[in-house]
Amino acid sequence: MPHVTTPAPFPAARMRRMRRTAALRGMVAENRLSAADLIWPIFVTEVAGAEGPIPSMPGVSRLTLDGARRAAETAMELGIPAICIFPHSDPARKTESCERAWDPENIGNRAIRTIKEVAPDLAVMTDIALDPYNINGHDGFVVKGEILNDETVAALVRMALAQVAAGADILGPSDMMDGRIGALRMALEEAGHKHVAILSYAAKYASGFYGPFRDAVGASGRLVGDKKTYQIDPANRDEALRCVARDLAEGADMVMVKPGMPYLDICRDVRESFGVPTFAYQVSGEYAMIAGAADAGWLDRRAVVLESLLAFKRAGCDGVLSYFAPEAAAWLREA
Ligand SMILES: NCC(=O)CCC(=O)O
Repeated sequence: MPHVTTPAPFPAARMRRMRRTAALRGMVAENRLSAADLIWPIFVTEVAGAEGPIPSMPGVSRLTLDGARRAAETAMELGIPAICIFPHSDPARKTESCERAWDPENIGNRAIRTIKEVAPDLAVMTDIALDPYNINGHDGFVVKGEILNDETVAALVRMALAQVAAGADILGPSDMMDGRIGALRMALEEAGHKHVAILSYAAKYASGFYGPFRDAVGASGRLVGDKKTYQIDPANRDEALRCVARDLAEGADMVMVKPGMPYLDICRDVRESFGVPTFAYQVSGEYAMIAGAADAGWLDRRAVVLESLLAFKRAGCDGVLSYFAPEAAAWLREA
């Protein structure tokens, strides 16, 4: 609980005194947002002609490798410390056995190498889940309608080692299989990759807010069923904290709450229960709500974007993955 002192009675206390000017407000601001708080998720495609705007995420585009290179340069210029790569892979090459997930030449791994060439100091984060390469759109192997846990974990380890070989700094397991953090950590140690960080998608909910992301990576029409057998039920709070505790015990360096805005209570809980580096993911549906309302003239884009990102800091997060990252960083530089 924050320490709150009871104010003196009126008129000794007038809360408005310290709100009177920008200078006074700045002096008592409890939280600040900076470019250093942001992680920028980007979509990189290997499909000729698939680059360009994503209709359900107005303002966000799928990038070619060249576009990824330019994004890395932009991130460096703006002081954004990390980029997170999401692959849009060739639909004709998706399979049940997902073997492209650990192919050193898959589009995700090529993007890591491309970014590291131009921006070696930029932290590159990856996504670990089979969905970009899985014909049925699931994060794990599907056999007779069931998502296999342990077999998937073994495949995720192979996927991760290929990402590390390509130059990844931070691994982002988003798959929600049980036991994956421990398996990844052991495999990294055994392979001599002692310094690779894991930012676990520990509290990842089965959310409707991921819709536009699935359009962006070309998974919308493919997903058979839903992800409720492995992602957390939005009704649950204690379960999310158990997942965070478990992932930390297995070797995660940082943890994530996802989605972000509807789950700020969980961000606060994680911060207060564990005091570890805590991130939130302001997901595609959150982006779409704000961008769509701003495009319609119903919200002031700049005000609402910056307010929404600051709210994550107030909730206790160390940082935020947000598609608004470059735009917000540019505004913060002007401010
Ligand atoms: N594993 C990555 C996601 O599921 C992203 C969700 C989103 O932005 O909607």
